[in-house]
Amino acid sequence: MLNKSIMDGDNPDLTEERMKGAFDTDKMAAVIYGSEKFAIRRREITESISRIPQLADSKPFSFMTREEKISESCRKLSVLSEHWNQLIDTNNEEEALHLYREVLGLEGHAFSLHETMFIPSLVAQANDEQQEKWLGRAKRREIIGCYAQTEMGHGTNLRALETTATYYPSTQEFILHTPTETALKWWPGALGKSSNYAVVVADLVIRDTHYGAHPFMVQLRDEKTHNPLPGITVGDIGPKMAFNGADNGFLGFNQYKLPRDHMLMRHSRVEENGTYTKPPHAKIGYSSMVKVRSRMAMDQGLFMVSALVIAVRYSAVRRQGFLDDKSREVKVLDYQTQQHRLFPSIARAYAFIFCGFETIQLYDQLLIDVKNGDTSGMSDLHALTSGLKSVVTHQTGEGIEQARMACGGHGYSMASYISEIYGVAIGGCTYEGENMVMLLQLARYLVKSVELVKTGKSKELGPMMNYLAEPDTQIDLTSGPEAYVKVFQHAARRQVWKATDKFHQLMESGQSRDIAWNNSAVELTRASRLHTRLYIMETFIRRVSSISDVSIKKVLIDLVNVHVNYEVLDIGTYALEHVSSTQLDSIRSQLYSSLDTLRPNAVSLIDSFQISDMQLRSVLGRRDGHVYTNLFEWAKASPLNQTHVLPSVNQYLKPMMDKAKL
Ligand SMILES: CCCCC/C=C\C/C=C\C/C=C\C=C\C(=O)SCCNC(=O)CCNC(=O)[C@H](O)C(C)(C)COP(=O)(O)OP(=O)(O)OC[C@H]1O[C@@H](n2cnc3c(N)ncnc32)[C@H](O)[C@@H]1OP(=O)(O)O
Ligand SMILES: Cc1cc2nc3c(=O)[nH]c(=O)nc-3n(C[C@H](O)[C@H](O)[C@H](O)COP(=O)(O)OP(=O)(O)OC[C@H]3O[C@@H](n4cnc5c(N)ncnc54)[C@H](O)[C@@H]3O)c2cc1C
Repeated sequence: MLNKSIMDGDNPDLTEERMKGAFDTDKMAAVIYGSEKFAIRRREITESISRIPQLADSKPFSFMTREEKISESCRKLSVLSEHWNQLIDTNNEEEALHLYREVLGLEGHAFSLHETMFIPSLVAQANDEQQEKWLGRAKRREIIGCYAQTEMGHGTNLRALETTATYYPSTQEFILHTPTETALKWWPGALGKSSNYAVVVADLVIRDTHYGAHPFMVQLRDEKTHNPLPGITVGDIGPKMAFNGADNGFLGFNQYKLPRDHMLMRHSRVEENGTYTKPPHAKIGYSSMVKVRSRMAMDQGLFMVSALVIAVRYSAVRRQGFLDDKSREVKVLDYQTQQHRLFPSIARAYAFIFCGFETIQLYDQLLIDVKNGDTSGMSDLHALTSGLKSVVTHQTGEGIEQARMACGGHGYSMASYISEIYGVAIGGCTYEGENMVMLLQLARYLVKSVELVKTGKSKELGPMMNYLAEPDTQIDLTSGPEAYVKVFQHAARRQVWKATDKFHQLMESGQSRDIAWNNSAVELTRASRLHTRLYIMETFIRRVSSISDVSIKKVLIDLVNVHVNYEVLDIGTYALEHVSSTQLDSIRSQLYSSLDTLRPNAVSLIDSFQISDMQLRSVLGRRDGHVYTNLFEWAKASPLNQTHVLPSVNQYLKPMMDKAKL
């Protein structure tokens, strides 16, 4: 059986799709998840979870209040604590993240930031003695931590953080203090009610000198009572657009004392007498953010996939309207418009995940290099992940919203669960650096690269930048996906140079560097987007070329074809400098035929991600395709339907109608 999802009793329309798939979905899962070993582990973990009934949702998540969601995830975490070691290798981050996704879904929970930022901050920023003291406790979950950096008044501009950590050599203590209301920490995930520790980022002050943002390990709550410690004000910031299973919080300090060795001192140090040693790279303290950004292509790809699993499966069971055969309505997946809505996003999701694997590995390597004293790769990875997080979050938001619309009316119902996926995923445009700001960080790097070329120092260009020094060449669009890479290179190169020239000209005309930068900013962000999309396309093609299995490679080449045609058309205004409108017409025709080619494999392509029904929480996206019966069952479970007459009817509507009758 090529598609392993086929089961007796499934909706025959979905079974028919799965029979059509031309490749083995387990083999594809191994490609998606980087190795056969991990793909198998994922399935084993999912299978083991399904044998623990207490890990199932106690009622549909969409009907829970915020308090119920938080309580439900804490209940499950306590069940999990009895099973950690038998379910996963606790040292394997990917296994842990898979377990969290399966059991807890995406709405957040008490450990939301513990694995993703708290532990990574200790790994990257704490010295050996500090790791000895806290890392084991954190990994054993004796303590729960979060990452408290953003303040009510400042998230982007870290240099303006107001929370101070002032060192006093006389007591060998720091005093943490929140001088104003805007200095309250605001937003950190799991801070409000769950965490009893936090890595707090504060402005280090020694003898009236401000050394800027540094990380500190801070105990917030008593380990026995969980009450906030004296000098600490902490709480929940209230409901959000989504992600309401998480208690994003606020935090204030009133002259809170902290021992000297609670500053994380792997890279910068404060001696007992107050002597400060600066880090080997000024931005090394920002590494926890780079760590998360390096994961975001993968995580956002998986958010988009969840929405696509729902939309593609539903589109294969939803029948509406007619094509040739007037005796039976067609699956809406057969409409070209539906395919055009969904398939380019499937391609992007695959591309994002392949990029994600690459950037996660780059971060892991950088961590080793930095530990060995080599910080030279930091700028490259910062630039790459800044652009990537911005592009993937934006395109993921677009893809999920299209998936919702592709489900028609039922997509708007929480039964589809797509609005929740959208709400969580779209947060990625903001967290870990607001997208425009991060595009401008990449733009700094691009401008510097052009300056290298202009001054004859092309040999010093960083990875992926050589194309900026190359001349435009004739493009033969019949020569395969590489020709489309060339189109992107031309368009990105032109835009990067154009934006840089504008910036330079404005400075030459007398504008200050900052004003000239601001007046070039829109062009600069465009340059960053094109450069990043080029990287995504190249990575996708490179990964697919490396695959040896013939049937897997064939369908992935079909997917690459959808991707390159769609992407070039999507940047048509930039591409027009290098591609004629007649050529664009021919790309359009190729896109339509590549949608057609992909159609029989659509369901298998999304099944290959092997996302369980438990994780998906979607009536429309059920693996068995039995949508309608379950939609009715789901609606019947609504709290409003637990009584025939609501109290509000008796209290307001009935008296109003009765009065009107008089
Ligand atoms: C975790 C996800 C898993 C699943 C997801 C599920 C649900 C998600 C739910 C919740 C989200 C979870 C967590 C969220 C956490 C957070 O949001 S934590 C807070 C994040 N905050 C930010 O990202 C702040 C953004 N701001 C900054 O990073 C900096 O302020 C900024 C880089 C914008 C500017 O810094 P500044 O110190 O002012 O530097 P300059 O602009 O002057 O630049 C000076 C040079 O330094 C280079 N540089 C900057 N950063 C770095 C770096 N990290 N590494 C290397 N180099 C860096 C910069 O490029 C400049 O170089 P040049 O001078 O041009 O050479
Ligand atoms: C779901 C979620 C979870 C979060 N989790 C955490 C967490 O765990 N820990 C934590 O510390 N923080 C967390 N945050 C906070 C988050 O990191 C910040 O909100 C984010 O970095 C953006 O900063 P800001 O809110 O100050 O936006 P602002 O900077 O105020 O952005 C407002 C507007 O100003 C623009 N802007 C700002 N500066 C510039 C500039 N220099 N150039 C051009 N335009 C600019 C932006 O582009 C944007 O359009 C979380 C946020 C969310 C939404």
